[in-house]
Order: sequence, then structure tokens, then C-alpha cells
Amino acid sequence: MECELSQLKVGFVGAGNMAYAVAEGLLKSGDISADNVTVSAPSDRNLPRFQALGARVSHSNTEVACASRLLFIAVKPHLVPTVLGQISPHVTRQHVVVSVAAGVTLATLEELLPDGVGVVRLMPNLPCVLQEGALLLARGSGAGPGVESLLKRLLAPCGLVEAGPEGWIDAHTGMSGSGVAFVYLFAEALADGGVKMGIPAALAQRIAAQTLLGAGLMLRDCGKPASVLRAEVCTPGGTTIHGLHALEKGGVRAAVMSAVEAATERARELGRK
Ligand SMILES: NC(=O)c1ccc[n+]([C@@H]2O[C@H](COP(=O)([O-])OP(=O)(O)OC[C@H]3O[C@@H](n4cnc5c(N)ncnc54)[C@H](O)[C@@H]3O)[C@@H](O)[C@H]2O)c1
Ligand code: PRO
Repeated sequence: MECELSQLKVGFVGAGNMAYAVAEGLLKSGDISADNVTVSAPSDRNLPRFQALGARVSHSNTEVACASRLLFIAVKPHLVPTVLGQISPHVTRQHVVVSVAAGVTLATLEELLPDGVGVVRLMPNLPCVLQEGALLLARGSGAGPGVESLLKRLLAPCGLVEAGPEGWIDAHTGMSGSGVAFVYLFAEALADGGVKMGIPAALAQRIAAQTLLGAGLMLRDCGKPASVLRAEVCTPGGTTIHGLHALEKGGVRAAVMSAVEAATERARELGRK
């Protein structure tokens, strides 16, 4: 992908939440010019917000493929073969194709595109919309280390961007892509606990959100593992250890591990379809 970044043409096939989060991040990097970004979706429903970013929009996936060199595939997993079938005749070795579709393997992407095209799997998560995502990418054999560096640079405004072997992508999907929803479920339960103990619901929800935010920031920024931070909250014989005992009796640790395992297995299953 030999060109000045300010000239790099970027395309998105699919105009949903993930495409928007990634597009916004790319533009925040300051390296990509909005009028070099093109986005396609079959209906107008999601397109105005991309126009508001300054991107060009289209109903034609092939138009986007022809207009871009860095091409994100951001449709639901079952639609990936259809859209790659449409764009494949227009994709060349000058393209890099980045799929965010859960489960869809590098081998499938390579099989559906012309020989030698650089392909990458990227698994973002919803907090990318607030520049606090956790993204993991894995590149196929046609995409060199330069592609990895480029994507890390362009996606940095979306949050933490790491690279790894493809075998980690489905696990990251379970732990972080889906994991965001597990945390929301915990937030609901925490607020419900507050309501049960007499706090008004709206206030309980705000307190739950701030509790998760504060705990998350400490985990990220204090340099201490979760187990140490947890121990610091526990006064011997105090309130927290009694609450933790109740959680452990409820099997919460095993339940969360099983949730990551189930979501990972589902990603693998989607990849086999
Ligand atoms: N939502 C998440 O938290 C999340 C996280 C990580 C990865 N993903 C992956 O991102 C992908 C997109 O998910 P999303 O949540 O953005 O979905 P979404 O439903 O918000 O967006 C899908 C988009 O695809 C468009 N589309 C449908 N058919 C199309 C076609 N034939 N050609 C072009 N566009 C078409 C739709 O109009 C829509 O704009 C999925 O493959 C999913 O696995 C989602
Ligand atoms: N959302 C997508 C799903 O539920 C992929 C990770 C987050 O399949």
C-alpha cells in the first residue's frame, strides 16, 4: 500500500455501528482525509451519519471497492461471502481487506478474494465509539508487518490496538467483543441490588455506571492486577468479603469463564458456516 496517508482511499462495506466507530477513529487519527472515505449500505438508513463525518456514501459495494485501497468489511458474518463475491472482481493486490466480522476466518477471506490480496481480521468492541475500545488484529500471509503498523497507527484513536495470531481472535471476540455485554449485565445486577436495598432506580444506575468506570480506570491505570485491587477493598471481617463470599457461592467466577468460552465457541462455529 504505497501512497501518502493523506491520499489513502478508505472504504467501508456496511454502515452499522462498527463501521461508524472505526471510521470515526480513523478520521480522528488525522492521517486520513474524510473525502477519501467511501461507505456503502443497501439502504439510506445509516448513511447520513457518515455524510456528517464528511465521507462519501453509496448503495454500491463495488463502487466502494473500486474507490478504495484499504477496505473494511463491516457486515454481519453471514453476509460476508455475498459481499466478497460482489467485490472480488474489483479487488487487486493493491488492496488490503480488513474484516470485522465475528468468526469469519482469514482462510475464508483469502479463498473468496483474488490470490495474494492482503487480508486482516480485526475484532473491535462497542466502546470504540468513545475511543475506549479494545481491538485485536491478525493478518493473513498477504499482509506484511507494514500493514500491521499502519492499522495500529490509524486505529489508535479507537482505543487499545494489539496484534496477535489468528487463534486469539475468536477468544478476544468472546472476552471483549461480547464481554462488553457481560459487563452491562453485571451493571444491571449491581443497580438492581442497590434498588433492592432501597436506592431509587435512576440513582442506582448512575452509581453502578460510575462504580464500573472507576474500577475500570483503576485496573487500566494503576498497574496493579485485579486480585490486588480486590484485596485492597476487603477489610478483614468487613462488608466486601461478605459480599464476595456471596458471589463465589453463586459461582460468578465460573459463570464468567463459561460465558467467554461459550462466546468464543460460537465465534468458531460462525467461522465454520
Ligand atoms: N456490534 C458489536 O459490538 C461488534 C463488535 C465486534 C465485531 N462486530 C462485527 O461487526 C460486524 C457488523 O456489526 P454491526 O454491529 O456494525 O452491525 P450493524 O447491523 O450495525 O451493521 C451492519 C451494516 O451492514 C449493512 N448491510 C447489510 N447488508 C449489506 C450488504 N449486502 N452490503 C453492504 N452492507 C450491507 C447494513 O445496512 C448495516 O449498515 C458484524 O460482522 C459483527 O460480527 C460487531
Ligand atoms: N457482537 C457480535 C456478536 O454478538 C460480535 C462480538 C460483539 O456476534
